Amino acid sequence: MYALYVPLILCLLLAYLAWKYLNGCFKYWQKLNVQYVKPVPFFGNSFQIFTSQVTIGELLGNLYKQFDAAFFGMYMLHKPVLVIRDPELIKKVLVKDFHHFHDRSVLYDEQCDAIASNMLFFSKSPEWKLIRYKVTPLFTTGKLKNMMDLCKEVANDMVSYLRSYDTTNCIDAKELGGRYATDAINSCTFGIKTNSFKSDKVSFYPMCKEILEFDWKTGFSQVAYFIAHGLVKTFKLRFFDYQTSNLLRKVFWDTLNERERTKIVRHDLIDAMIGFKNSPNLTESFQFEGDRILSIAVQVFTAGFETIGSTVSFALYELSIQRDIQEKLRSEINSTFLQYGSFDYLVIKHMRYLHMVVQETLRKYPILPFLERKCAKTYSIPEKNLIIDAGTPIYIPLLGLHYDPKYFKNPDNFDPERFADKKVDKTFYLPFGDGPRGCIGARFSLMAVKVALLYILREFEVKPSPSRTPTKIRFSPYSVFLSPSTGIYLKFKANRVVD
Ligand code: HEM
Repeated sequence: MYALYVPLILCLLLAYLAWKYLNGCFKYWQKLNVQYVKPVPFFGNSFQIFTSQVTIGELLGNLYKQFDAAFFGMYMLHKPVLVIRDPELIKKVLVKDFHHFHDRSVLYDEQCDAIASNMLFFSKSPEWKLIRYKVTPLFTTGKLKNMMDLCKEVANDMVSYLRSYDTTNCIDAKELGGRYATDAINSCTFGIKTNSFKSDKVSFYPMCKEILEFDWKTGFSQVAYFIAHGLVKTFKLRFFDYQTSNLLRKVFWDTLNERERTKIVRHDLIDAMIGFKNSPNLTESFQFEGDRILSIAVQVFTAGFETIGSTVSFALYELSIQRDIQEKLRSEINSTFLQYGSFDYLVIKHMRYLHMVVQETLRKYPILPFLERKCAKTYSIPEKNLIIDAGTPIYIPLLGLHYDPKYFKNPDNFDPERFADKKVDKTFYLPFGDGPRGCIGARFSLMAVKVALLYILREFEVKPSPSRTPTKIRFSPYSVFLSPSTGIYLKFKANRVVD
């Protein structure tokens, strides 16, 4: 009898201690007198994320609606996290008091994944500053003008592909956008033609799709890099799996070695990588070599693949449903073409309605739906009676802000007119983030998305299919990006082209 009771009592005691310990972890916000979301044992407020019910971005967006205060607390597992809602406070964190918030809280750990850790997005100061300084010149206005010609070539391939398609069938706009993004990013930044609209046998796209599509396993690891650092370190989780890392290594080193061998200079990302390779160390402790160089290329490639492709597909989806908006945009495209005879960089820049459509697409679908920073040194906000401890992760819920009726009336409606005459307030409209750590590819992405849309809409009318187009887009729970969970099937009917 005694032998039976002892293990039982020990188990109960352990469970009680674990419960006591975990509840103790959840006292942080209460002690600071900050409103917070009621946590559950072990998971804090991240149960829905770990059970793949919602993405981090959606969870933060839902919680945003439950509060009215400038900020609130929550727990990712047992880690206290501060979520900020107030536009003025957001401005302080991202821009004005950047020196307190220069790093993201996402994990940097070369032992677990050297490629991911050294990507600009993950990198920490002081290396971040040096890498950013070197990568920024790749996206100057002069370079963007040349890149636009390359995007136009890819858009031409895309339109030929659509022309050759049986228009009674539907096409997956997500797939179309993915192919366009693959070719545009590879051509503009690495100088390689990846022919995604030609036969899949000669194209790079199926490989990219396979390696960058998220399943529960990669999704779990990637989410853990944001909110469960302990799990990543304990189980040595990789952000990119071995197969992906090896493939990326092969493609980029082959391209770089070939460029060094031929001595061709294109002033693109590959040239910048060669520069890194041959330049002295960035800092005494940080040598730029091996995977650290590769990370720069991988960052640009992975950032561009998902974001540009999805934005094109979300825009086509909304335009297919809102036919009057599609017509208005087509009429701007046709009249601009009649006036200028072609679409060059400055012409596109002045296409007001096209810009409004893309802005509205990124409001409804901010591809990276949350921003995050880490408080580097204790930060005091006396007027809000708050002291943020060093090390606290700070989250900014873009889905909450972009769907707040206080800032955007009838937020579920797709309405480009809301961007008609006023300058956009960047304190609550933040699809590319803001401040020194804002998106480095913003201008390039806007240009690439616009080129794709205008080439498609000039030649094709885009319609939903009653049986195949989703009535509401759902997002993959395995991705930190807003990525459609199913295909977005649309019909592309040839138009009469104005010439
Ligand atoms: C529609 C397309 C895109 C969207 C919506 C987007 C959005 C974002 C957002 C929200 C951030 C975080 C900003 C912050 O924390 O303040 C970011 C960071 C970043 N993006 Fe993009 N992005 C897009 C395309 C691209 C492209 C094409 C590239 C590469 C050429 C790129 C490269 C980066 C990099 C390197 C960072 C990290 C910057 C740093 O930490 O210094 N993005 N992006």
